[in-house]
Amino acid sequence: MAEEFDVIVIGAGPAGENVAARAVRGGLSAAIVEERLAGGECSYWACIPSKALLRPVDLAGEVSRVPGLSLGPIDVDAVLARRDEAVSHYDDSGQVGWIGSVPAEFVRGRGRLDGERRVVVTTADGGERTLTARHAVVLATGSTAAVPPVPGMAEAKPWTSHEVTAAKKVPESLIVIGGGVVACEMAQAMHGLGARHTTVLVRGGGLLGRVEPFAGELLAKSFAESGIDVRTHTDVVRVERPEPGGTVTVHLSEGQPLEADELLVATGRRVATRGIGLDTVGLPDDAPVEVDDSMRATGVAGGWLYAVGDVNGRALLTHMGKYQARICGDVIAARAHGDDLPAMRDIADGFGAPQVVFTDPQVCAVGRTEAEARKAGFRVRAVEYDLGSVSGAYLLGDGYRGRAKAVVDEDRKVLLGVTFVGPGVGDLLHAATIAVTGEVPLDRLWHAVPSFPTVSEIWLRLLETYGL
Ligand SMILES: Cc1cc2nc3c(=O)[nH]c(=O)nc-3n(C[C@H](O)[C@H](O)[C@H](O)COP(=O)(O)OP(=O)(O)OC[C@H]3O[C@@H](n4cnc5c(N)ncnc54)[C@H](O)[C@@H]3O)c2cc1C
Ligand SMILES: NC(=O)c1ccc[n+]([C@@H]2O[C@H](COP(=O)([O-])OP(=O)(O)OC[C@H]3O[C@@H](n4cnc5c(N)ncnc54)[C@H](O)[C@@H]3O)[C@@H](O)[C@H]2O)c1
Repeated sequence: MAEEFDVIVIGAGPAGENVAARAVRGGLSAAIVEERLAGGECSYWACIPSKALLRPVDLAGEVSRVPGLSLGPIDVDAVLARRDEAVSHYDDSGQVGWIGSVPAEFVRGRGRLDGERRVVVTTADGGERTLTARHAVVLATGSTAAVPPVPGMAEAKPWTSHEVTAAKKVPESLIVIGGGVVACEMAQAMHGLGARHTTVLVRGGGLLGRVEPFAGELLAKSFAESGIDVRTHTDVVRVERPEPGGTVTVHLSEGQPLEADELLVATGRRVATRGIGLDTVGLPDDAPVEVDDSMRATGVAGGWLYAVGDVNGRALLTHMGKYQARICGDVIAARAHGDDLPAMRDIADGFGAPQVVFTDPQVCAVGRTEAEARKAGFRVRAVEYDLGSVSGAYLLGDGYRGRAKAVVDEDRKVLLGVTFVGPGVGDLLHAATIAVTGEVPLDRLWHAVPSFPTVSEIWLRLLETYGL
């Protein structure tokens, strides 16, 4: 017999958990279906372990810039042990307990849609449970690493984000394919923890292709100085690994093949929608679920299906998935009570999601790049400033290197985008997010006085450079 809930969520990552919590807060009952660990990719194989691995490397960089301090070798076993603590030793009982306290029903198993408002869950013992939703089903199944169809690649069983974040030991030599966020963060983490020969193979012209070009350039400079070999305009044509777990050989379109102990593929994500029954409700299988700004799936009649987080392809970031989830849960609850809550819609994704890349230097940005703003038709003026010459940054360490850029809408005199690159700049970003999302006029922003001597004086310098 079918079990009935107001809302059924498939996927207990950060997005799914937050939808359920908000829907319950709005007076509804909810069930969350999860096939692996409650907490999702983010908690066990993405954000949390990657940042735990990066922290000592980051700190070592900080220490190296302050005369009078010195650091001995990093105790890698202790770092890996702390990472294991951070991921709760891959035990989700804490998260399951939290779900129970919401209160929501936790259902362990693989969920799939089975027509309108029906979810069939296959449990570990091969049994099935059928759940029906009075109001809504929410897809929050996230994404998985995409591995390109290069000959020999799949057979070589390379690391993806899953394996590198869960690494039990650091390889002596590592080849990384990709120049995006995962590639940069994990190349630096592994190199800093002992992968002496780390090579990053980038198909395009530089690192971090989606942000202002100077960000990738500064990061590449830092990589080069620390001994990470970045090769741009490099295509991988074939991979060989005759012995499972043995030396891997990567053949390139030009030049000599490369060998390493391990290969990390970090070439983007694919949404996790294959086989989750989208075809039973008239949607294409294995594709992002398109949604409107209330997170309701646009291609399904009756308005009962929603999708939040990576699975809708809007912004593959935990904080954006959680934001979408808060909107979604609140709107579902409101609609169940006959309201539409028009003020509760996703506007943040439209401005350009904030993101911090936790490398050394950190790269963080919100809103549009100058190129994106021009392409969108804004009348733009951009200003840049050398972060290293701000007193607060200079005091943080010798040779502090960084740069900031603000993109201004000349018609409305508001910020369209802000980028900071430099050690420890991640915490500057939220001020920029407020300025961009709040569309704070520059002549008002001028009165937001940054404290001396903090790195946030960069705001004053940018505004002065603009002409205020
Ligand atoms: C290495 C790495 C580092 C990252 N670092 C950051 C960071 O620092 N900051 C940041 O904001 N973002 C980061 N991200 C991105 C972030 O991890 C994702 O945006 C986030 O996890 C998306 O959350 P989600 O809830 O949509 O999906 P997920 O976290 O992927 O969770 C989806 C859940 O659904 C479950 N599921 C899937 N299909 C089914 C099914 N059919 N039935 C039942 N359950 C199912 C999965 O098992 C999983 O638990 C990182 C990503 C990677 C790969
Ligand atoms: N700190 C953070 O916020 C953080 C950290 C890690 C990941 N993430 C998120 O997770 C998502 C996935 O990250 P990612 O780095 O895997 O993806 P990405 O899209 O950021 O980068 C993918 C990279 O792989 C390259 N690429 C794609 N196909 C290729 C191919 N066939 N051969 C060679 N290169 C190829 C791309 O040119 C790009 O450089 C991102 O959207 C990111 O925002 C966020």
